Amino acid sequence: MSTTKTITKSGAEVGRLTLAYDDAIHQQYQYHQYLPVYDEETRFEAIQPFEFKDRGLGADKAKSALLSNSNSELKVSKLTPVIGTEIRGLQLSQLNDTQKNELALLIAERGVVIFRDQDFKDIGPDRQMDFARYFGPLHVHPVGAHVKDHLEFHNIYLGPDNEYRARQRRERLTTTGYHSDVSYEHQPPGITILTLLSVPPTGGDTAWASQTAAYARLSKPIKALLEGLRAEHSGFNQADNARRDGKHVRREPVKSEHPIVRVHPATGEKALFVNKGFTKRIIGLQHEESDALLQLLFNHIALGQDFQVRVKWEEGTVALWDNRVTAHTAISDFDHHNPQEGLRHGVRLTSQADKPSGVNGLESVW
Ligand SMILES: O=C(O)CCC(=O)C(=O)O
Ligand SMILES: [Fe+2]
Repeated sequence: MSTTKTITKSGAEVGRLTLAYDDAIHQQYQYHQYLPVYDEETRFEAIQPFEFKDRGLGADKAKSALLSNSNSELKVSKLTPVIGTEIRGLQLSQLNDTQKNELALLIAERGVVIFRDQDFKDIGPDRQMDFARYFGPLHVHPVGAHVKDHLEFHNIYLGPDNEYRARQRRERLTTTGYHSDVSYEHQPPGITILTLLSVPPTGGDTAWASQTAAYARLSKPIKALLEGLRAEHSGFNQADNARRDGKHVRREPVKSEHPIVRVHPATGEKALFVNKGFTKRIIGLQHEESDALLQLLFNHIALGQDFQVRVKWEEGTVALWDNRVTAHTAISDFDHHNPQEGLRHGVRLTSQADKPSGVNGLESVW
């Protein structure tokens, strides 16, 4: 059973979306206040430049406030040597500013930090937004579904209404698609916070790759070449695809040319800043050179299981990652058209960060 929703713009029908479950089931769903809403009219102007100071800058490297010895409940484990830390026994909702600063540094160092058994979803949208806004101005997704009255929540809803997933499954060999969130923005995101409210019994994991490790593995001559180059990241395809699916595009799409090797403002570490989702070409190279080099890097990122982590969601899991040093992919391995396989639903808050800086003063341009 499903509900078809008509998308209208200025009174005219511009598309239709089929929701995964009918209204009766929506009403019964525990988190129905977070279900996806597609605004039909809201228009946003271009994002203006803003000052950004990374919260991890100058934070205690030992994380003595966040990972305090006096918390007997605390369990911290590295999920792999290279990327990913899991924390139990600590509520994000209770952190003070010193702890949040240390958390920002920990996320930058470990790429992704997984908090288990959180009450985050229960503190309500406004307090979640206050928490996320501490790390940087909140991003409003140009095309995604959101939470009613809260455009800053990007809705993750792998149901039949999410047409692009269905298309991927029909038209591609795999749904794996490593990306860094909206990297086309002039000041792309730092920390993303993803909370899954409903998790299928099996499947629907998420994987992250360390772009810091991916960079470090390259040979010296390739590193030297890449450090002098910028690549174009574009939001145009995403906007075109959304229009094709009858979704509303809230803001004119943008492009940016970002350094391929990005230096993290808090750790000083270098990371590859290209991703298959949004990076289109390397500036200054011939087409074939750019295509070959990008393909090499995309394959490198996707194939490096020894610098990736795959995380299984549990009820109450919240993942926080730094888009400047990682790429990630949803793993859409369950049949989201089939309600028997479960509902996967979550909400994402995304904080914007610095204008990317490269090596030897190379900066982003647009
Ligand atoms: O659904 C997921 O596992 C990840 C989706 C995603 O790419 C995101 O939230 O940024
Ligand atoms: Fe993402």
